[in-house]
Amino acid sequence: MLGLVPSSSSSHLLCRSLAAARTLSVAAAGSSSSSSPVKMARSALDEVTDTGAFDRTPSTFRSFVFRDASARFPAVAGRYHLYVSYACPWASRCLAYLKLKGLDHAISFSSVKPIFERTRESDDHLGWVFPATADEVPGAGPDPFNGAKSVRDLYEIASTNYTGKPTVPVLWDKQLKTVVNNESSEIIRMLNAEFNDIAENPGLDLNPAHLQVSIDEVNGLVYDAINNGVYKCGFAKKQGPYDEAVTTLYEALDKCEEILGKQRYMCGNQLTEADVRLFVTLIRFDEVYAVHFKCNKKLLREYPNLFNYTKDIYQIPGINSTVNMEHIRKHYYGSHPSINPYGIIPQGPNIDYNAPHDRERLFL
Ligand SMILES: N[C@@H](CCC(=O)N[C@@H](CS)C(=O)NCC(=O)O)C(=O)O
Repeated sequence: MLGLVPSSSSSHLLCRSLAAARTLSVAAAGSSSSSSPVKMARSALDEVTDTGAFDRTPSTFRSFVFRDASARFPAVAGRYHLYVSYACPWASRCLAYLKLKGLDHAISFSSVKPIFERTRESDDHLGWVFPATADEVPGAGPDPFNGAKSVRDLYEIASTNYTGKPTVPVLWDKQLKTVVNNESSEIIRMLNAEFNDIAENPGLDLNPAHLQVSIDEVNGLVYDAINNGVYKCGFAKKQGPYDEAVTTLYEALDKCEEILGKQRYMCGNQLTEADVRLFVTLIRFDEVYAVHFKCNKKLLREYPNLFNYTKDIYQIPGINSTVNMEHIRKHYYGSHPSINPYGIIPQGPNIDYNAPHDRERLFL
């Protein structure tokens, strides 16, 4: 699951051939011949195995943007657009990178509407759609480049007969009119390393070589047990897989709580990729996952270190603009009718993440 993009320019050739090989293999897997009907995954809720456990499908478009001007996708200002949903933790980590690296002037972005809607009149697929006008839903904007009605339309522009799940984030190439990459763990590594010639904060390295092993180790724990773990709790259709996911989730949260009792961030006293990846799940935890995904064994605000850490990261300049709690709450409670049939949004707890935290006092 982890991206494998080394940040040094000497490894670009290796990276590029890996990326090309992956693009070819997934493009082949994603294209269907007209004689073989392919079932389209309608949403994450359809990705549940016969055992009742949630099993996330890997992302499809895996090309890379490189600093090198001769690359197929060169890191040029104004060429790319990031389609996100403010509700989505995977998209939000990309948005956090745009802000932290000072790339939001060079890479445009827009958010879809928070609640899934029908994407076609001809079938019953439910997914991300764009508002018709800029003032229909605060925070969401119409597709500025392709006139797409839905994210599904974008995937079909990029690849006719696309049969996978039309997910956000999407890193879109305006020039070639295609999806460069739809895997957030890879997009953030590109944003960290490849756009430094046009970034306002090129010196910020969230994936420094000396912390690489530690970052990958933390990501390994956090991705499976926490980021994806909350979905495994929420989408489980049987008690056994739910119980297993909850146990794994809380073991990992306890471990993070312990680590954060000794240091300010997950890999030491500097902010890294591992923190951004953990933060996007923590900020949604008490507002949504505790209720909607049944992660209520212990609340985030009952973990002193994790709770203060979440406030600490939220208060880093730029980060609060990536957290739209209105979209987050509307999306989850409103888009999964099999979990919340009436779409009722609970009123609480409305936590103030701007409240003071104790992280500076303890660790600087
Ligand atoms: N592996 C992808 C996962 C992206 C993903 O699953 N996004 C969700 C939103 S949080 C989505 O777009 N789901 C569409 C659906 O369920 O139909 C990444 O990290 O970029």
